[in-house]
Amino acid sequence: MFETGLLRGKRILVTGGGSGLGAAMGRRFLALGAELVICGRKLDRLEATASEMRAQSSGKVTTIACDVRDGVAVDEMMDATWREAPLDILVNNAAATFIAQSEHLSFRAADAVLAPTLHGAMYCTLAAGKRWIDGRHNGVVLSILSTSTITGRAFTVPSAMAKSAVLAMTKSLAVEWGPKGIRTVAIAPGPFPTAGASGQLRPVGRDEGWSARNPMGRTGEHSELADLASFLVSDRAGYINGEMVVIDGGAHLRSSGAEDLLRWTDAQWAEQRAARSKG
Ligand SMILES: CCCCCCC/C=C/C(=O)SCCNC(=O)CCNC(=O)[C@H](O)C(C)(C)COP(=O)(O)OP(=O)(O)OC[C@H]1O[C@@H](n2cnc3c(N)ncnc32)[C@H](O)[C@@H]1OP(=O)(O)O
Ligand SMILES: NC(=O)C1=CN([C@@H]2O[C@H](COP(=O)(O)OP(=O)(O)OC[C@H]3O[C@@H](n4cnc5c(N)ncnc54)[C@H](OP(=O)(O)O)[C@@H]3O)[C@@H](O)[C@H]2O)C=CC1
Repeated sequence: MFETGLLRGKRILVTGGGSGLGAAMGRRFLALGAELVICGRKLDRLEATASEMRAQSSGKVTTIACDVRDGVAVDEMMDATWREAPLDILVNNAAATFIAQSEHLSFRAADAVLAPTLHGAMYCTLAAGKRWIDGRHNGVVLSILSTSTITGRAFTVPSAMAKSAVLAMTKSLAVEWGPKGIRTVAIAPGPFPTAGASGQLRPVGRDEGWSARNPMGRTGEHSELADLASFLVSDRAGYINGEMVVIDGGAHLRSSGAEDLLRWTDAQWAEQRAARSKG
């Protein structure tokens, strides 16, 4: 789809790049000539993903274990990265969510989602941004959000709040940091099957599949999201700033994606609480 070398010379950090959509974007960035850094909490998974990537591409892949909820760890990751060379692009992809009735959420449960999804994205953005500004280096921040930023979403309220806050960051920094050579952009994916999303959001018992409710009759292909991300972080999108692009087959125009859960019984919710996934 794109010219070979679209991302040649670009050094890109993808948070949560060891799995799911983060890994899909990473593979595409490498294929387009970028150098890749992926981070996450589980180093073994990062290493396994990096090995697969290295087998498929001659591009350089570095792994860093980092919990983005920890600002000190984020600063250390950025220092380690910058020691080699400045990043050009940050992709805020790491996040957490689960379905739950909000009245059953403990404060710790709310924080379990807000901390990686909101604070993690903010820490990474601030840490990269200050280094770009200090070094007079241009940069791009791409944040992976959700259509809940448009519709809201019942039963995943902390995630909807966190993603909306990161959209506010994207728009605000577009104005504040645009003059300093930093673009901030976002993608709102609809349903893209991944182990993480399936584990947290689609337990057995939801009555309709994501495909059935989608105007296109299907879920998204990882390559479709990776293509959009590649364009948005590339210099070809150099005049796109502060925008969020939706990629969901039109699903949010029909439903927020949570309405089937309004019909769940107390017994189904109790079962869901008991069977929660550890992601
Ligand atoms: C429908 C149309 C489109 C869909 C769009 C969807 C938009 C967003 C999608 C995604 O983000 S998909 C990616 C999902 N991937 C992940 O979540 C991976 C990362 N996940 C994790 O890190 C963990 O699974 C977690 C979510 C942080 C939970 O980890 P863990 O269980 O280890 O947390 P604890 O520290 O043990 O617990 C903290 C606190 O949270 C409560 N809790 C955890 N899970 C649930 C749950 N499923 N339901 C209710 N409460 C939960 C847990 O009980 C703890 O609270 P306390 O009991 O101590 O009060
Ligand atoms: N799949 C979908 O349908 C949709 C996904 N999205 C968004 O897309 C992005 C990717 O989701 P998806 O690929 O499905 O999910 P995954 O669960 O596969 O990916 C989440 C990644 O984030 C990492 N992560 C989680 N917590 C932390 C943390 N505290 N510090 C560092 N890394 C962390 C995980 O690695 P580790 O466990 O090793 O830390 C994992 O690699 C997320 O932002 C999600 O909200 C949005 C809408 C729909």
